[in-house]
Amino acid sequence: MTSQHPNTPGWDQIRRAPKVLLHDHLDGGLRPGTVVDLARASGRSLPETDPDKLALWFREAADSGSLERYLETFSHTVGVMQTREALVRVAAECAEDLAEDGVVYAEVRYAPEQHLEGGLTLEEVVEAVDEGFRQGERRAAEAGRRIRVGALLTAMRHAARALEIAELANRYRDMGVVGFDIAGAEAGHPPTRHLDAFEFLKRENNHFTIHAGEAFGLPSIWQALQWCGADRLGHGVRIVDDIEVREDGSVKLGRLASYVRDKRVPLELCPSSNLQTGAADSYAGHPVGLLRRLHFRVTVNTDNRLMSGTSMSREFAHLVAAFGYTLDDLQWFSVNAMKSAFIPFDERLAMINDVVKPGYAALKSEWLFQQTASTSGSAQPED
Ligand SMILES: O=c1[nH]cnc2c1ncn2[C@H]1C[C@H](O)[C@@H](CO)O1
Ligand SMILES: [Zn+2]
Repeated sequence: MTSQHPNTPGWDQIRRAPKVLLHDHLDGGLRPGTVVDLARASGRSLPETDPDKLALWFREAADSGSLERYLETFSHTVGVMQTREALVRVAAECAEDLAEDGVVYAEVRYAPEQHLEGGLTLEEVVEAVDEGFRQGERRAAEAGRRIRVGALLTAMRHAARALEIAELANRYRDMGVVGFDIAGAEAGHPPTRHLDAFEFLKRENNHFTIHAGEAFGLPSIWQALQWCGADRLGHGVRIVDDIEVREDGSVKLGRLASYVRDKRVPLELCPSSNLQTGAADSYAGHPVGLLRRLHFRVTVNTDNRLMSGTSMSREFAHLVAAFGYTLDDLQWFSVNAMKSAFIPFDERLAMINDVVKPGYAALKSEWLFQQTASTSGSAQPED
């Protein structure tokens, strides 16, 4: 812990704080025990069959320093998500796990084209995942936790199905799908390869984000924004390459970084994932600190909870430890994320005013009450 601020939230407060998640992969967030169960049922082999050992295997295998090697681990999760039952289960558990972690709104993405090996159609995949999310929301509500989960349909950037997936996202727009994305290895696969998909979505007044500025730098961000018209940047962390921090502490933004900040382009930052793929080398050195200080539209995300052994609370706890963030900072990230969500404006506003702000206000007044009731100060976050 580097923070000395008296209002540093503890682990329990971070867990209870209402959190908003815009960048989380369905096939990157399975429970290790579920991977084991589903692999057994479908006769697939895994590197480990004990759930704890498998969880560790994913974390270590994804810890390679290269996005390409990180992505290889997904063959084991995508491999067990090839039936309707498996997709419903994984999606339901995803919604439950996020709710249990205090996430109140999430946009969870997956690539329908990767779930056809068992004979499902693209539509059946989308409908199964949607049913799972709704089941998970209901089970969370029964346990007293409120969450809303929307889907983002991802097209794989090395493949050639982006237009088809964009059309699918548009067809299921009022049925649980809130937008579109492209993912996969970034170097050598520029987003402009999929211009037809983005142009289609723009003509339909639909929303999309693009994985850009993670393994590859400014040209990828520039293309995603200025050629493709992305509403948000998946990661976008390399925008710091266009920011000069001088020795006296003053800062100069290049044209692209200025554009991103001026236009309030949301950055879906994923600190732990960046450490694993080599896009950053420590939490304290992660560009989130600078970008938050410069008032970019920063959001904090998990990317792949299984591969990173993480959760929204854990990402927040790392940032609290590294930068001394307070509940006000965590509220700022959460409101930023809610503002940047792909659901309609009035629904975003209602979430901010009825759920996010009151949740933080309650935590802050609790903290004030504790300060007057005791002199012991606040707890430190776990991990
Ligand atoms: O961080 C990422 N960058 C690029 N692609 C990613 C990342 N995390 C997951 N993916 C890929 C692997 C998944 O199979 C796919 C759809 O969720 O998206
Ligand atoms: Zn991602």
